[in-house]
Amino acid sequence: MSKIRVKNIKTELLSKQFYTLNKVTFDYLMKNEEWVTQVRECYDRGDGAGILLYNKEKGSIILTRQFRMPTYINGNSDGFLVEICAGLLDKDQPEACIIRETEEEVGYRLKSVKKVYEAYSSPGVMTEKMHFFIGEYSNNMKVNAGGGLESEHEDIEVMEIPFKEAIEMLNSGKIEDTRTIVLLQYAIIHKLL
Ligand SMILES: Nc1nc2c(ncn2[C@@H]2O[C@H](COP(=O)(O)OP(=O)(O)O[C@H]3O[C@H](CO)[C@@H](O)[C@H](O)[C@@H]3O)[C@@H](O)[C@H]2O)c(=O)[nH]1
Ligand SMILES: [Mg+2]
Repeated sequence: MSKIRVKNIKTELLSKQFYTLNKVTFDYLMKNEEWVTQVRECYDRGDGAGILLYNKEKGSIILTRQFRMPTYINGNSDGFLVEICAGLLDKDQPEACIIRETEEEVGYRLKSVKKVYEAYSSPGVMTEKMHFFIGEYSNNMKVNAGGGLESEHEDIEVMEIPFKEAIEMLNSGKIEDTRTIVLLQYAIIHKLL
């Protein structure tokens, strides 16, 4: 284990509305052995899970398309983003979360999933660790139309598309969500389809 280079951590709550924003002040030991005081704002939404759903026989995958306000205010012309099925853990274990999200968002009840990566989403600013999964779906696992929770005004379009088309979208820059890029590249590297 490497040497601990941080001490005197103080946390000040800046905002606690839907999620939590803290201002964290701490002493940090620079590589030149000098202690300095640093401040970092840290946004805490808990951890998340996402999944690439694929069907080998059909050569297809399932993605979602939904409006994302933060992208709309940062250059995404209509605000819609193509993404893997994903959600926040909400106190669930990652595997239970992604099975629940898959049923809510795209309407398939999975029996099993495979964890492939764990990674921090945006390590300079967010606490969130993302749990990445892959999972095989088939027509007989379909239990509802998907679309997300009406109670939360989720409005998710389910996209079942050929894997080839997804790769074309990836290569032409039409997929702009990092998590989705990560799992599509996993599928290519591991020749999943
Ligand atoms: N009222 C309110 N609702 C919010 C707010 N922020 C999010 N929500 C609602 O909270 C729900 C969260 O849905 P999930 O499916 O659990 O999460 P997600 O938004 O899809 O998040 C996934 O993608 C994120 C990246 O885009 C990931 O950061 C996250 O870990 C997860 O994978 C959605 O209904 C969303 O509309 C807010 O500030 N106010
Ligand atoms: Mg979601």
